[in-house]
Amino acid sequence: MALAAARRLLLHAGSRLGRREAVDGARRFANKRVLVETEGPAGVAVMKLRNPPVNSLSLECLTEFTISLEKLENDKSIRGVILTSECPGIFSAGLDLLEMYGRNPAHYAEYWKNVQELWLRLYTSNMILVSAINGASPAGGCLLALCCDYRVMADNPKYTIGLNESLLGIVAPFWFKDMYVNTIGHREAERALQLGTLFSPAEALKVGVVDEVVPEDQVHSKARSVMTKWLAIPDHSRQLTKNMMRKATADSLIKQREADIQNFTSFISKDSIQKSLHMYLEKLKQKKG
Ligand SMILES: CCCCC/C=C/C(=O)SCCNC(=O)CCNC(=O)[C@H](O)C(C)(C)COP(=O)(O)OP(=O)(O)OC[C@H]1O[C@@H](n2cnc3c(N)ncnc32)[C@H](O)[C@@H]1OP(=O)(O)O
Repeated sequence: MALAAARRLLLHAGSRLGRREAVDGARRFANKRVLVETEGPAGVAVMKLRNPPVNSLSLECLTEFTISLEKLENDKSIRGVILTSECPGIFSAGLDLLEMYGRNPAHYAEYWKNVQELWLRLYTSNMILVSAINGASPAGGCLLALCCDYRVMADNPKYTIGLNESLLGIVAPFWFKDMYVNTIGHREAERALQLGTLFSPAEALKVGVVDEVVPEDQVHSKARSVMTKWLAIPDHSRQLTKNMMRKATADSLIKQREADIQNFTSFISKDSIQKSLHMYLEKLKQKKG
């Protein structure tokens, strides 16, 4: 209920959290955790995640992200979105572990519903989505990138990308897996999912997790030039083709959303899984020294 109210509030431009401004002819609207600017090639918005320190996809961040996408989808002048991050060195650390640890089943269900919602909206978007991956992109971060039509990654060996869930003692759900298989093929996905592989940019390019690796200072210009190329294709034929390629994967979740929420909730509530997450969070803390 509270989230629905927040959603209504945010959808109104000019509300306390969602504001629309005119800056040097470019339009922008900003929530606390997502900034959207329409600059560069006509009809293109740049969406920047800004949920420091690591752009984890908290419930609030997911909600703001979904609402921002919804706004762009409803704006007929927008044909493409470049998805990137404002947090230095991090594209997104993925789902917020603190939303999946030490909470109650109702919270897990609410959280998962919002993860599904964002994924469905991103994956089935009619807009051209290009990700400018300017930092680490594990698990849910990789998921965001995989939803895009084209992925450009910064050539920095410190940045890694992949579905690493198994390293955390958790299991990527079937729709994460399906999208991985669609992108890199069954054999590579099977290996990478079991091992929880986090690929360097060069490895990610080789296996097909990303489409292009460029020097870090060229990620945004490359994403823009890719977008220009995609914008040259008539929208109707590109959209119908995208729908044809992605519909079966999206439908398999749509058909069983409730069951998927139940699965997630009972899985994540298990003592053994909570223990694994606890250990992983401790490891992250210890890493800091
Ligand atoms: C059925 C279940 C299916 C569920 C599917 C799950 C999908 C997911 O996305 S699970 C999340 C997987 N994510 C990760 O494994 C990433 C973990 N994080 C990292 O590896 C690193 O933090 C980093 C590479 C993203 C960034 O490293 P660095 O710049 O060195 O920053 P720190 O590690 O010091 O982190 C700062 C701060 O942020 C906290 N944090 C990191 N990741 C997350 C996260 N995903 N959720 C929540 N919080 C996270 C980290 O613990 C630090 O917190 P403090 O110690 O309180 O400062």
